[in-house]
Amino acid sequence: MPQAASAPDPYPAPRPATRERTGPRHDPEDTTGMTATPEPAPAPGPGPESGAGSPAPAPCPPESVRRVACVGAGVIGGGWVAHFLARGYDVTAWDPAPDAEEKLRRLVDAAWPALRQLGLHPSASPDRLTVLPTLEEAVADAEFVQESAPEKLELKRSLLARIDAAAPGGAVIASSTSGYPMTDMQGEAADPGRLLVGHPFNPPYLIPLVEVVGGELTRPGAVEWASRFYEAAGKSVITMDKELPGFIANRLQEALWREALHMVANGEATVQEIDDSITEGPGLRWAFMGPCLTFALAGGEGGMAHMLDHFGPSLKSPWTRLEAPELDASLRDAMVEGCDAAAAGRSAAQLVAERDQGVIDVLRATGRLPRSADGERP
Ligand SMILES: NC(=O)C1=CN([C@@H]2O[C@H](COP(=O)(O)OP(=O)(O)OC[C@H]3O[C@@H](n4cnc5c(N)ncnc54)[C@H](O)[C@@H]3O)[C@@H](O)[C@H]2O)C=CC1
Ligand SMILES: C[N+](C)(C)CC(=O)CC(=O)[O-]
Repeated sequence: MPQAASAPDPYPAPRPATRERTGPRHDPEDTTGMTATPEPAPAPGPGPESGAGSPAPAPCPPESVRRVACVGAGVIGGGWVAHFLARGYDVTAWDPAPDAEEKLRRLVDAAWPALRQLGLHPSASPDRLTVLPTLEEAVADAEFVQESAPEKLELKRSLLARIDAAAPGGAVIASSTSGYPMTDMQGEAADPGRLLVGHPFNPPYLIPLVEVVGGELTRPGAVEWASRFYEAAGKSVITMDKELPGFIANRLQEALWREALHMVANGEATVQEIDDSITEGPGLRWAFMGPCLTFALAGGEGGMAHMLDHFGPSLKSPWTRLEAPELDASLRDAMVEGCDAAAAGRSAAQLVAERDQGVIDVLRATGRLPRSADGERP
């Protein structure tokens, strides 16, 4: 990742990124991962110059963060709020929708039973959430900001510049974007060096993965800082050193999704068949073993080498159509009707509860639940 022009880097020296599946590391003595209250951040000292030429304070250590701001509080912003609250952070939020606070608190309440099963931080409470009337108030004291506004490039560009103008100089600012490279979003900010992507998975309070990647103007230390922060906040982090639209997981998901849409558009498979083909098939393996290693086993004792020699030539057969199908009204209706049929009368709230319990069951079955405060698995 190229470093920002000549701006010095006020962030800690990089250390190798790790995959973290346990609780927060607020307290080094904490063997459970859930017992410590986040330490107050040290007052930011004078720092090196920011991209704009004004002094940029150094951020607090990522493990010391206690105040997080969430901008945009829909499906994903709300999910982030629930996650950070469950981890004992103080969370401020802003969303311009008139009913945003009511919806957000409803989302947090609906998520809380699942979060309790995962094991709450001793300081965790929905009461640590403050919804503020302006963006500027929401980010004013933040040590980290997570932006989760609608996926519109121009909106993100100006919103990130606004957040950058209002947030304390040491705060790192992450976007939840599903696919835009940060290079395309950071240009209007006065200090683009602290802007990066932190791409979550729905719901962010249950799915561990966050993909972290900076843009051309992002300071490498900010990427390293964010990776450490997410790990301390209990996430499993993949830190990418190259920008790639859609990052890693969405490129994979979109390939599958594109084929699903082709099959529905051509009347080749129903929505139900497509979903069953994954949940009753490869999806069971993918929860604990990725597609590459899974396919290596398809080669028997010959492993991936035999698998490629055996099945490789078939990759040239027209299995993949590459181009996305036209998302016209009839395909849209077929997908919507198929999903309604698959839901079989279950409401969105019922499906969310089912999904949350399913993810917890998978995490439990594969030994990936964080430890609770008493050190026992919940
Ligand atoms: N829905 C998903 O499964 C995932 C979405 N994402 C990303 O998360 C971001 C948010 O997506 P969702 O939560 O799904 O959308 P959403 O539509 O559920 O929520 C967006 C929220 O942003 C608010 N908003 C509108 N204008 C705004 C502005 N100018 N500033 C701040 N907030 C504003 C809306 O009132 C709404 O509450 C997008 O960038 C999306 O690509 C990432 C991973 C998964
Ligand atoms: C549908 N989506 C592209 C917004 C999904 C994601 O970005 C990640 C997820 O939760 O699967």
